[in-house]
Amino acid sequence: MADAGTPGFLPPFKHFATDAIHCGQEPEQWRSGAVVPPISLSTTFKQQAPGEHTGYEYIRSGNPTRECLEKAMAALDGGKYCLAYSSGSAALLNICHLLKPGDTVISIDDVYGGTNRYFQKVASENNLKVIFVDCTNPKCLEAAITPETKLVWLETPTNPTLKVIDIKACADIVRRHPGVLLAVDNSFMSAYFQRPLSLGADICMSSATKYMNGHSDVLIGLVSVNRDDLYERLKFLQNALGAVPSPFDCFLCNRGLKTLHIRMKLHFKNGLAVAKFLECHPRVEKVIYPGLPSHPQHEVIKKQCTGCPGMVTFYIKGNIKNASAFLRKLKVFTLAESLGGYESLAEHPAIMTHASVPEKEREKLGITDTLIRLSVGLEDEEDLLGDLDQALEAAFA
Ligand SMILES: Cc1ncc(COP(=O)(O)O)c(C=O)c1O
Ligand SMILES: N[C@@H](CCSC[C@H](N)C(=O)O)C(=O)O
Repeated sequence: MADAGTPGFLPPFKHFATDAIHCGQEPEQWRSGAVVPPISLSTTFKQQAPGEHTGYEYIRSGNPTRECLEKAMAALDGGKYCLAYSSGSAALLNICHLLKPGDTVISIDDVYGGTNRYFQKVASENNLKVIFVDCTNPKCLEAAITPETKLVWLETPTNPTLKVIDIKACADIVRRHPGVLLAVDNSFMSAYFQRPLSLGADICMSSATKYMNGHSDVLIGLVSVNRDDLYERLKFLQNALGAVPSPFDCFLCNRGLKTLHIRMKLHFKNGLAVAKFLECHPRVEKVIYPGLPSHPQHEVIKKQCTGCPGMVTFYIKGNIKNASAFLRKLKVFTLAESLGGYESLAEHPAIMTHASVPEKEREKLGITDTLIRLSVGLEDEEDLLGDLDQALEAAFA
């Protein structure tokens, strides 16, 4: 029977699990018939005559294990092509190399701290102009586009304040400006919950370090596209810039994809339970979770996503001391950066993941001393709620 999905949300993408398990993994491609794609470590490949080879020549240019991952991920993103990179940040770098000096990037204002750092401290110093816009109102995006704009960079939901952007509404605006690319960072959603390419994006980027791999043991980035010209240029850049993942990391990430659909359902269930619990807790000021009706863009997320991940952000009552005490008292949640793994993590964005965002901008975005971000994992719900409850009480003792 087909997966019924979550009432009110977009229905699940058809054949998702089958594609995750089989696309690009055909045993017939290996002489041995291996069901699990082998890890191909060879850095070089024998040629029959100079320039005459099997399609593989050198590990950076192409690698069989990497290709298995890229094919599976292209299918999951609903794309024609996927390219893998040594990190999500390397994927961003490659995408920005599609641009030329003098071009302008419009980025969503609340963007991952490392992306913000790259835009403000690296790209801007290398002749790209980057402006930050709150795209929750697509009209603000429309007003910001100029003839110099060549890339619109969205993240939805945003890291860490979980603003949700209407991808299709933004894509409709971008389409009216030929030559402008729309890229969406899909790291928080994963391909199981959101397919930016089908909503009109040109580029879907994931820090697969997060949900796509899902086991907090691989640093890797993935970029999916449909356009042949974009793929050709990105493929060239992938080789020329050289920030490719190791075959072992590709193997692990490819393995992680096989259980993505199961993991995401449980992340959603546990995330929602945590959000509802915190929303009623007397020590909590405010909860931000796009899966809750109280979220300002709840209708957008239901319209464009098949579910909601385990990312929950909240403001604790009190001050930095209470926030810090809460984080120190947690036992099931681990105080650590990153997200999307099977284990629950908690962190303080202002001090940790978003320390690279200038203080004034952090304040404007609501990344304050009392903001806490949770990545709700796959542990038992009662243990997660119990842990949050005891730490919230202890934070005020
Ligand atoms: C939303 C988002 N995009 C991109 C990145 C960068 O990915 P990576 O750590 O794989 O370089 C991160 C975190 O690091 C992130 O949270
Ligand atoms: N200290 C790191 C920050 C890593 S943040 C990892 C992840 N994107 C998250 O949001 O948790 C740095 O300065 O790059």
